[in-house]
Amino acid sequence: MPHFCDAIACCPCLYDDETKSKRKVHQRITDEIEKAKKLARREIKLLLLGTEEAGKSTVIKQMRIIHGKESQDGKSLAKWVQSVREDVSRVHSHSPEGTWRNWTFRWRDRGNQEHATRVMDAARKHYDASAVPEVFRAIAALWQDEGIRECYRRRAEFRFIYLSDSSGQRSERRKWIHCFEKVNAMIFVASLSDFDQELLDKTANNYEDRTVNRMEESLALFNVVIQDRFLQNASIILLLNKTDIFQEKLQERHLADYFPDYAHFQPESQPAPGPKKDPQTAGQYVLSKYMAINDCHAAGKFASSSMEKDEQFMFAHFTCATDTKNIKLITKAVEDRLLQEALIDFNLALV
Ligand SMILES: Nc1nc2c(ncn2[C@@H]2O[C@H](COP(=O)(O)OP(=O)(O)OP(=O)(O)O)[C@@H](O)[C@H]2O)c(=O)[nH]1
Ligand SMILES: [Mg+2]
Repeated sequence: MPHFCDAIACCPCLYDDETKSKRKVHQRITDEIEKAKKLARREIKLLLLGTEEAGKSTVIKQMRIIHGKESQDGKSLAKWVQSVREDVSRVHSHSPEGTWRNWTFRWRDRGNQEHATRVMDAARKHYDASAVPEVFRAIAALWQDEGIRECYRRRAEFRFIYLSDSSGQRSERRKWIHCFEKVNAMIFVASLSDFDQELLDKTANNYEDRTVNRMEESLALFNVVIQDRFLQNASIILLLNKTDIFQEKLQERHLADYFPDYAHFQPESQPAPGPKKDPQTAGQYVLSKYMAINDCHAAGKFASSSMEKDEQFMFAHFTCATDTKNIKLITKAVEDRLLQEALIDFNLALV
């Protein structure tokens, strides 16, 4: 039973004309905002791009978990465990062989040779679920071997481990990029940990002898897609991913050995240029490389659009895609930003 005053307040027939008209306007604005929000939500099209193994699928998986699309019941977890196991088997099946071809590898425990053979055999055969526990025991034993650990630490030296078809993909990019008409935003995933890795450049003459740095490869892809006419009005969301591996690698490797101009990179707050073992400054340096590409093409975009010069085209986040909490925060920031931009398009910016 409503209170007497509430009943009066809710009864429009008791309002004077001015109040009625104000309420009408208010209601119309509220309806418009709701409509615009629904429309914006329904129509936002995202394109996810990045070079091979940058973390695109992992970002999507996390988003599915965050939005409850990925059930975490026993059956689904078993599926994930299985997928992780297959991944680990795949990675380990490369390591010992690579080591033998390129480097004098020494087992700390010679008994582990048998375990290595077991893993390699399993990798060559069709996947056999019943063999998985045994293969996993072998992998666990191998991982205890200091020789394998050293091999892992020096993994960037084994060029062929990273041999992939992605540079073949590169020559085809101009064909497939046009499939993405009218996207509102592009999420570009770039792996920070690529700075010390190479892949064979299959587009080069005598490609057997030519390698390309994987971070350069990612910058080159970014440079191509950002100029695509279908993405001219899209917001660019840059995810600088694998912060955890980046941090770990920088303890042993100097970014300037791979990107010499890092030696001169000195943000305002930094007492000296190009510091070693400093993921913050190194991360800022990588970000600056992407920003430079974006800024270079943004000038053209400003000239051909009605946008103001101070409007930002790109926003960037440092991410660890395997960390659900981190991706949850980033997803929220991205969603807020995209909604805000959609509302600006409707002249309904939130203040
Ligand atoms: N440690 C760590 N591993 C990551 C991170 N992001 C992705 N990975 C791992 O990197 C590998 C490649 O990630 P994916 O998500 O499959 O990469 P992708 O971009 O979808 O790769 P393709 O589909 O081959 O182009 C997987 O083993 C992921 O678990 C991260 O932030 N930290
Ligand atoms: Mg993928």
